[in-house]
Amino acid sequence: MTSRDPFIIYTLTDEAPLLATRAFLPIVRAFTKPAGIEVTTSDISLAARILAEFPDYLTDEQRVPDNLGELGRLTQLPETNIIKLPNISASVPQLVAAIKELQGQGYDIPDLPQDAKTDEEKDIRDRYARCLGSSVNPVLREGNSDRRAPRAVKEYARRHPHSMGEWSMASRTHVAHMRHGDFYHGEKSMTLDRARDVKMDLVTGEGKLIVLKPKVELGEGDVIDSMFMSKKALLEFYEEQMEDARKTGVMLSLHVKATMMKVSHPIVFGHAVRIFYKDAFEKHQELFDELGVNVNNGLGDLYDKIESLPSSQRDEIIEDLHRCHEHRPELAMVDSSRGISNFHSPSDVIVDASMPAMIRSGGKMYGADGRTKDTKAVMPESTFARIYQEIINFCKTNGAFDPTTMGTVPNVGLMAQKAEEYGSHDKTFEIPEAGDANIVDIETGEVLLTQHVEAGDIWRMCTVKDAPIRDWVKLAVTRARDSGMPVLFWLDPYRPHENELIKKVQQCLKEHDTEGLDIQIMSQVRSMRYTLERLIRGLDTIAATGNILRDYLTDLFPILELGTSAKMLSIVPLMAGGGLYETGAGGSAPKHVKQLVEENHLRWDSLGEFLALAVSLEDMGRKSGNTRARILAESLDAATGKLLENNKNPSRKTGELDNRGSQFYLALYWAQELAEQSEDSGLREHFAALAKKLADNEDTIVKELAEVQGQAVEIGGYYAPDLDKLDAVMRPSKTFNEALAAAQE
Ligand SMILES: NC(=O)C1=CN([C@@H]2O[C@H](COP(=O)(O)OP(=O)(O)OC[C@H]3O[C@@H](n4cnc5c(N)ncnc54)[C@H](OP(=O)(O)O)[C@@H]3O)[C@@H](O)[C@H]2O)C=CC1
Ligand SMILES: O=C(O)CCC(=O)C(=O)O
Ligand SMILES: [Mg+2]
Repeated sequence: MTSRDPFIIYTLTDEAPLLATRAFLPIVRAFTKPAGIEVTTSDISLAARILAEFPDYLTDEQRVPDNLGELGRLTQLPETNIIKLPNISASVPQLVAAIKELQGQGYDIPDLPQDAKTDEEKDIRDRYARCLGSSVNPVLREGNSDRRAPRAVKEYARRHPHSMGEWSMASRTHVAHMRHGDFYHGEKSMTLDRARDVKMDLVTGEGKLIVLKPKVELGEGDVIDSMFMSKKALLEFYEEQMEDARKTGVMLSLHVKATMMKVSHPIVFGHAVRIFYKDAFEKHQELFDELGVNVNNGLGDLYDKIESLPSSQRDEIIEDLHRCHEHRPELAMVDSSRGISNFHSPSDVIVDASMPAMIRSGGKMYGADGRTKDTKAVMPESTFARIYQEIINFCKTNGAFDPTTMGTVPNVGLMAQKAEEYGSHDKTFEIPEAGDANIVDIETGEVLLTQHVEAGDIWRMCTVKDAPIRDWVKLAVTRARDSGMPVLFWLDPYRPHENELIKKVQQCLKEHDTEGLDIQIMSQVRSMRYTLERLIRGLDTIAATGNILRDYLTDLFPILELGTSAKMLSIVPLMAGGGLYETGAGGSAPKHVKQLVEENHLRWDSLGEFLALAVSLEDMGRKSGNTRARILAESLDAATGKLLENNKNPSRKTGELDNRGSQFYLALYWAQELAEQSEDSGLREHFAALAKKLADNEDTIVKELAEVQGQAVEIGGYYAPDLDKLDAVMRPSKTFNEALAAAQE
């Protein structure tokens, strides 16, 4: 590998990011080729990951390699440079839809087994489980997270503020979380004195031993946690909150992260649906069991399964479901025009994006009548829910934040090597029988942590290794030094896990030069308050957080500051020395694909991708000594600044400049910057020609890009689109395409 030219691996993912990348890659290559930098691609879309699991079901031509596995291996090499676009973290309904689409395209892959019984079915189920939920990021994120709004982006937001809803002191919006019986309350944690192999087992009330996880290898200094969510406490909590919302006449919404917390949160979600529709479930339980209804996959699953029933029976069930609404509160809607509620699919409302969107719009969500309303935001797990109540209180008192004056909150997040909840999926269990849940040293038989659990409780073990914690503290110190901003570690001494982290952070800080730096540790609620007090005064504060708060805060603050987390710079300095450059912090925006297919307008903003590419090139320049990579990085940064200054971002409205037009302007400005630099005459001459061609043809190209809009287009699939069709749609300007092709000759 060392003998070849430096190269960047560009991921191909799903939905809007994939569409945008198909247009952007030819631009990237036109710029990197003259600098001797190769750009390769790696398809890690949900469809490709599914196909990679089933080579034995496919023909030779249909087989695809295990790209994700290969990328995972590459993260361990110091020269690795990956650009990672957001990908679908699939819920079961999304997985089923992707399987169906692939089968329709002639791939003979099996259905997802409903209730796997035979060995073959279990094997199929396990293969699909590897494609489910957040299964890409934990593999690639072999480093901690550094997310921030670059200065140019922040200045743009100050000059062109996005809309913010009004907050009233009379707002009834609030967060409801459990006060006992959740993961937070019974948590136990310890730091390992030495390397140990442990197992997770359950000793039932009758003395039966059930081994749930035969082996977890742990190293010296690793932190482990044991925690459980009581089913009984959860059901009581839901009942209470639903009743409270009904009595007090406030709308109810549920916020979980069933995609990232792919084992525990679908269960938590399913209980909410069953409690809300309790009467209907009691009446039809037997039939639902027969049909294999599983509302952990949303109410949509129930509607799908009853489809096959005779219409009279189906109508009776639907009527019974509707009747439940009479003594339940109004539900927040995902799509009020189509009657799709918060309970329809567990991947529709994802807490990291849904809570900030609600806070940005003055604490309101949509009701069934299409009007926005205050809401009781139910977020069962209290561990992190309290930070949202704190910001809601702050907004009620101080009004909405003002993007033109507010400061910024960058994040340094602990996530490397499957830190904390990221690595808990294979260590999370729905308890079959009451008993003691133990984490046991395999060699000595010593019970390290133990908890009493009941049937239906969700028990999980999280781990975080010592090396990532050290790397995280180092990153926080480096960022404090580079930015001059204070750093706040959001750690709660009352939470056993975080108390263990506090000890480590304090120890690690002693190993760094922190002279003149402002570094503090505060509980999450206090951290939020402290940060907000500064934010409103235009002051900046770095949040150093664990994995879940990394996820939550890197949507929350960017959405308030910039309108979207898509405009964030998101870097993962890999612990082995390489770099993973992500784009923004937000998702893959399914709505954007719909608009493209219906109206041929893509409102997705690729700004995060432009920013990621610049740091990827900068890093390559630094590590490989390739001056041209550095020049490309600097000119790309300048071009991105100009793009913002000239307001050439995609518009939401069909007919106006969209993603493709914005990319054209980036190419024009980038070529102009290169044509103006004096460091490398070869690059200057090369790009002067492209800059001239693009500038001379600006009107024609913009016209060609606008002309195609307004009509439906066909891309041959949602999860596995036809790439030729996609390229044709995403690259409609003949003049632009020719100019890029000529630049590579
Ligand atoms: N790193 C990763 O791989 C991540 C993947 N995901 C996955 O993405 C999917 C959806 O997630 P979620 O974030 O909740 O929802 P969305 O992707 O729908 O994002 C929420 C809203 O943010 C706005 N937005 C996000 N990105 C952009 C962009 N680049 N340009 C313009 N606007 C943008 C859009 O607002 P508007 O509609 O107003 O235009 C969008 O509707 C899920 O499958 C989830 O698993 C989520 C987070 C990270
Ligand atoms: O891994 C995922 O599912 C989503 C991650 C995410 O939302 C983020 O990193 O911000
Ligand atoms: Mg997120």
